[in-house]
Amino acid sequence: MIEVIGLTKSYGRVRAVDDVTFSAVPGRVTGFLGLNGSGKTTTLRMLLGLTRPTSGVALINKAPYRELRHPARQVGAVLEQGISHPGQSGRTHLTTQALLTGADRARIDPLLAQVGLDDAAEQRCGDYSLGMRQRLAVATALLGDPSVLILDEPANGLDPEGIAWLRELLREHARNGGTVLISSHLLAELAQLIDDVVIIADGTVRYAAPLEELYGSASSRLRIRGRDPQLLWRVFEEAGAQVDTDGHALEVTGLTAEDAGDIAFDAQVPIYELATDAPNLEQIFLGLVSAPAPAVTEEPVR
Ligand SMILES: Nc1ncnc2c1ncn2[C@@H]1O[C@H](COP(=O)(O)OP(=O)(O)OP(=O)(O)O)[C@@H](O)[C@H]1O
Repeated sequence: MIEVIGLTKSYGRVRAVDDVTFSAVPGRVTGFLGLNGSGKTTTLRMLLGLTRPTSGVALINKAPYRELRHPARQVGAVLEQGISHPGQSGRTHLTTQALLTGADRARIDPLLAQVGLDDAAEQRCGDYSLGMRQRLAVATALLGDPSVLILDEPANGLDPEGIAWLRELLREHARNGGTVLISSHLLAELAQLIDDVVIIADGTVRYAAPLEELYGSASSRLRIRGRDPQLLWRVFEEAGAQVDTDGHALEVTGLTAEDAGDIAFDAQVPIYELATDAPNLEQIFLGLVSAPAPAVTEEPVR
């Protein structure tokens, strides 16, 4: 279980994270979405005790990271690449980490197989591809068999096969009752993977809910072709819709398909095509992060 409550971090006049509150619960994969510089890494670093909050609390299994008795057994993290020494083999890296964190060394071989590095276990990490380094980082995070997994942009550097593998691994972790928090700057990249979504922009949370509610919240767009496009454009606008065109068809938002059909019928314009576009995830995401923050903080930045 991850709980972030009123978490704030200021760097001089920059409020990197501003009163952020959300939770990630066991049995579900939570996506932490935001554009570059929105405050994701700073939030995750505060969760992991690497950055001290200006105010607020970040709890893992009900305690701040620094108060966890066996941190590696409670939380595993993939924060950045290059954590391994380039001259070490993958196996040596995991052995060193097991010694440092008190993890069971018997887990190393099964873990190497689980992340698909068994054949590369004796290779120098310096010769690993970006995707292989990500796999080693995931294995390192899993060493202590933690219930909570925190991954900062783990899909970077993974090819489609690697992303499918990561999806299955994280879903399995959640199915077994684990908590997963995974960050990305691409919603589409996480769409097949996450149950809940937290969207952050300029350091503040803009949206936190199950992913399916995000789909439901998007007003879908209609694509309409009819005999008299100019007249249709006018009657749709008069009904309060926003109308645009791609050169072939009208693109109408703010009306249901039923309303649009009725309006065209009343205007006596035959319709040749009426289709509902599925909401585009990336458009929904960009719409949310580019909207102004819901509440403006007037107090001076400390
Ligand atoms: N140590 C620091 N000193 C000063 N400013 C910082 C520091 N760390 C982060 N920031 C600023 O805080 C803001 C949030 O940065 P952060 O790295 O948390 O964003 P992010 O969402 O993880 O972005 P990215 O996807 O690019 O990693 C940015 O404006 C960044 O410049």
